[in-house]
Amino acid sequence: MFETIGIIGTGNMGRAIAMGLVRSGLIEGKQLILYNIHTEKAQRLADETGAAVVDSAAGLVQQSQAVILAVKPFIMPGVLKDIYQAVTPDKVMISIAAGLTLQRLADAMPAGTKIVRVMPNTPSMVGEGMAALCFNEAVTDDEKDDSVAIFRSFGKAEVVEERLIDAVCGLSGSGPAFVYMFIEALADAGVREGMFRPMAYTFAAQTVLGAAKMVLETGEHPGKLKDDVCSPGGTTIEAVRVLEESGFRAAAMNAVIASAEKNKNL
Ligand SMILES: NC(=O)C1=CN([C@@H]2O[C@H](COP(=O)(O)OP(=O)(O)OC[C@H]3O[C@@H](n4cnc5c(N)ncnc54)[C@H](O)[C@@H]3O)[C@@H](O)[C@H]2O)C=CC1
Ligand SMILES: O=C(O)[C@@H]1CCC=N1
Repeated sequence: MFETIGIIGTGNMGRAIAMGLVRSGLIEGKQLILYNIHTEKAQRLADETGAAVVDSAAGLVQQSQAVILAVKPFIMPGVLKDIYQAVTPDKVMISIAAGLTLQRLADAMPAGTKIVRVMPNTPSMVGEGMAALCFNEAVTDDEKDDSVAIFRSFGKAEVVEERLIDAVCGLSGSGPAFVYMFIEALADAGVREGMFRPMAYTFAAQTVLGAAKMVLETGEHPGKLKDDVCSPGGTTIEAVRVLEESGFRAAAMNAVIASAEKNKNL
């Protein structure tokens, strides 16, 4: 495993990765280095993880074997400019920015830089992330394994062809937001039917968790699992009719496609 991992940008995703990495035990807090333009944000995360904080992005790169670039896509050009001199051929540069292709990243870094492009998601924070990775030609097999291991330490991670990163962005990158909306809507209905809020969120979230586990652990087709819930002439099939009439499946598909399309054109 990389001996030192630096994270530039400690917002939602940088934080999720730092917490996930240290909680999993893959690396110790002292192997982690953080930089944020707002030092107090990095410091708060360092207090939680045992990481070190540095006061410049270039300084972070100098001290790190692998660097996770976790700033917003529009901030990335400025950061890449600041760290250009510090990026040497031995470092592995891991970008999680939406929309930034391996080619665009390579154009902003010295020739021959090892680059990894990843699309992770925020449930990494609780050890249930889903990430996809792709690499440029400079990354060695060992470095690929270490990069995958980072993202597997707090969830599932797969190596994909770069062309699939847009689909991954739509499905698992943005997907948690759709699922939270679904949970909120389920809970609102529970409240409408008389439940108290905390109870409604627990019932909604545990239902989503349980259904997801059924898909992953039984290996059954989701349609078969849905059929198993629908008793003939029963309550669920009545509700399924309502969802179909409301265009539920098309709405879910269109949401994933809209995010994927945006990722192609960021
Ligand atoms: N939020 C999500 O669910 C996902 C985000 N991503 C990608 O992760 C990246 C980060 O997204 P978020 O964590 O959501 O954003 P965020 O805004 O929560 O975090 C970015 C952090 O970078 C800091 N920052 C701003 N300028 C900086 C600079 N020049 N140097 C160092 N730090 C700086 C900000 O203070 C902030 O704490 C983006 O490129 C996004 O496309 C990828 C997958 C999922
Ligand atoms: O909304 C975004 O642009 C980022 C990428 C995937 C999830 N959040």
